[in-house]
This record gives sequence, structure tokens and C-alpha cells, in this order.
Amino acid sequence: MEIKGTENGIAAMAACYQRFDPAAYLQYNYTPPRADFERKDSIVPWKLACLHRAFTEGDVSGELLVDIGSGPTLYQVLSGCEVFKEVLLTDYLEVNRQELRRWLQDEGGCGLDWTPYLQHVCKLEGRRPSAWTEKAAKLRHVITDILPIDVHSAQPLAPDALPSAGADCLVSCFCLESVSPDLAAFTKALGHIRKLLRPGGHLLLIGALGESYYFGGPGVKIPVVPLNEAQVCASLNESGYNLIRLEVYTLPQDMRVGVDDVSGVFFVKAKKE
Ligand SMILES: Nc1ncnc2c1ncn2[C@@H]1O[C@@H](CSCCNC[C@@H]2Cc3ccc([N+](=O)[O-])cc3CN2)[C@@H](O)[C@H]1O
Repeated sequence: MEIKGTENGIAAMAACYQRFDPAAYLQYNYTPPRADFERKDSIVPWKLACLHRAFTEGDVSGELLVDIGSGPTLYQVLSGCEVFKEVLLTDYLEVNRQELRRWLQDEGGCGLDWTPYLQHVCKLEGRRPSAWTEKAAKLRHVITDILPIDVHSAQPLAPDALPSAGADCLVSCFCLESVSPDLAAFTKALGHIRKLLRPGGHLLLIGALGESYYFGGPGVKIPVVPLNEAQVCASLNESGYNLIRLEVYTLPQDMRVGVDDVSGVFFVKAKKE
């Protein structure tokens, strides 16, 4: 019964995503107060600091970084693009892949101005904020493709998408728990993406704690499997990762803006032994 339930849940989830609105989603989550670079306790600066530290503390290296479920956002690879020669972005929806392509081709009409994000990460790297144009150029150089992905498939990417050895590092932000109908599906998806990673490679995972829904557009209410820290740790362990670090951010009241019922955000650095 459980399996049947999960299959139906995954199909229902896919139907929800047909109504996902990238522009609205960007406005809900990637503008102030959640993305306020003047506020020490804003969520996006916290996420960027976690990613900067994880990519630059010396144990993460290689050629290829793959971002799992990029959505219409780029912030997740702003630090990684300085460490890896090649970055692949992925998403389930063509509307999101198109949004990313628009930015990459610098043709204007993007749903969000990423300049403040680029400037903030330059600051984290000890560079002058005006170096953001170099970082933008670097990003446009290292991102070599934007691929379709389905984390519920035992083979999430097309067979020839990655070198046979796999990716050297995976990053995934707010994806798995938002596309999984239950904890079993979340854990299984972690196992599916693990196969994309070479032995010794790292997984950098950011996700929501206590989230049961979010709005992917006006009136587009998308169910989320609510997770707590213990479940995240157990799922990582069960799906074959070694946990290196788990950090938690608890949302201040004024970050709860009605677009979801998130209570916290987790950051995980883990390794595939
Ligand atoms: N089967 C699939 N495989 C892979 N990707 C898939 C699949 N189905 C949909 N997708 C793809 O995954 C989706 C990724 S966006 C998911 C949004 N996650 C929840 C949202 C995000 C968010 C952001 C920021 C903050 N905060 O506190 O600052 C909180 C929150 C919590 N609410 C979307 O791109 C879809 O296109």
C-alpha cells in the first residue's frame, strides 16, 4: 500500500508543479526580508555563508559540480563556480530551465536581479563588491548546461549527462522535501541522486524544516513533507551518506511572510564514502 501511496503522491506532486510560477516564487523567497543583505539574521545571507564555507574549507574539490533541482535560482552555485571547472544546473520544469538560460545568455527579462547576490558572495571571498561582474562572467563560463532532472527516477539524469565517474560534488537547495509526498520518497530520492556522485564526493544540502506547504505562485499551494533534524540525519544515513556537519537556522517571526509554513532551514555537508 505504502508504495502505491507514494507513486500516487509523486504523480499528484508532478501535477502541482505544472502550475509553478518562477517569477512569483522568486519574489516570495529571494527579495527582502528573506533576502536582505543588510540584515545579519536574513535567511539568504545565512545560506550563502554556509555554502561559501563549505566550498572553501579545503576538502571539496574536483572538476564537476551538479546542482540538483536548481529551480529558477543561481545563488546555490555562486561560491562553487570558483572551485569547479564545470557546473551543471538541473530542473524538472522547462519554465525554470528557461529562466536560468535567460540569465546565462544575458538577454535581460530575468525574474530577479542577481547583482546583490554576486556582490555579497564577492564580499565573503574578500573581493571588492565591484568584482561581481567578473563573478558573473565566471558563472556564465563554467555553467555548461541546464538539464532536465527527476529525482524520483532511479536514473535522475539522462544516461550520458555525466562522466562515468560521476560528479565530484552535488548541491541541492529546497528541492527534495518539496517534491516528495512522504519521508520514504525523500529518502529514496537522496539514494537516487547519490548515484550521480563519485565515491569520496560531497553533498551540500539545504532544505526546509517543519514545512508542510509553500506557494509556488498565486494560489499554487504545493505540499511538502515536513522534516525535523533527526529525520534529515536518519535519511542521509539510510541512503548511504556520511554526515560531516548539520547547521540549523530558525526563522525569526518577520521572516514568516505567509508564502509557506517553514519553521527552520537546515544546511548539511555530507560525503559519499
Ligand atoms: N521530480 C522532481 N525532480 C527534481 N526536481 C523537481 C521535481 N519536481 C519538481 N522539481 C523542481 O523542484 C522545485 C525546486 S523549488 C522548491 C521550493 N521549495 C520550497 C520553498 C523554497 C524556500 C526558499 C527559501 C526559504 N527561506 O526560508 O528563505 C524557504 C523556502 C521554503 N519554500 C522546482 O524547481 C521544481 O521544478
